[in-house]
Amino acid sequence: MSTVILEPWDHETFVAQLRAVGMTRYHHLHPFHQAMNRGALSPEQIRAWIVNRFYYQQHIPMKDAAILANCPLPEVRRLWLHRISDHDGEHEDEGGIAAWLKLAEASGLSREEVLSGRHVLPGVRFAVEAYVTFARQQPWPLAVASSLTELFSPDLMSERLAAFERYYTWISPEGLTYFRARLQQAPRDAAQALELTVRYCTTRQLQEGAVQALAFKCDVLWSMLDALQFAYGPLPGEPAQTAASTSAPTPAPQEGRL
Ligand SMILES: O=C(O)c1cc(C(=O)O)c2c(n1)C(=O)C(=O)c1cc(C(=O)O)[nH]c1-2
Repeated sequence: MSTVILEPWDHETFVAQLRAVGMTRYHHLHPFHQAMNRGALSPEQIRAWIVNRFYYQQHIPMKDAAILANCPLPEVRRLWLHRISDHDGEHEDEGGIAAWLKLAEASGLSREEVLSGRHVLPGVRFAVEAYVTFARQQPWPLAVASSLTELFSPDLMSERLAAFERYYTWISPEGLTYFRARLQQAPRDAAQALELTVRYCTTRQLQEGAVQALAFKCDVLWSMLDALQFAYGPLPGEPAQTAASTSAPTPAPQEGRL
């Protein structure tokens, strides 16, 4: 039996394959985000999203440190390194994680309850940890490719910013600093990650691996919203479950729920 070695895709085809994943699987298509952006979420649902997303934010620098740890190339590490201080800041109370905490406080959550992690849903915990594990265990160019969801985040982020300013005015504008900063950082990070993915995924196997890595990351983000929707739904416009539609008894509220 002979193994067929496929030719690598040319640059254009490879980038088109990556972009196609985002068009169909990125979390801007999730009903929870769509309800958020049309102003339909309650304060409780917004707070649940913020406190659960904080768990993701906390783990991003750990994911980036795993990429650095696995990468033997100083020129790549030099490019990637700033991602850690973007989130952790150079000093206390600076950087993305501190900004996300300010968003949480502006939404009425206490710093203590956010940092305690007690509202983090099991599905969110598993999804986020899967992302860190992926970066630890996969070849670093594939872990870099998995960050390419950020190619698609600026559009969602500007839509979200407009939605928060228009519909969720009970959150003070200073709370939105995180989103404004990401509008600058995400396009730069995505361009850098795309450049590295194209440069180092040179075989067809690595290219296909990069497309799968990006699909996996879309699943991470999607699963987080599934968990939120299940715990805090129904969303407006979604049929509420009635006693007649389910034979299961109403579950007791989960411990840690907001
Ligand atoms: O709010 C969002 O929709 C969103 C999405 C993503 C993303 O697409 O991965 C990131 C972020 N935000 C974000 O704030 C962030 O810092 C970030 C880092 C990464 C990454 O994979 O390295 N993605 C994202």
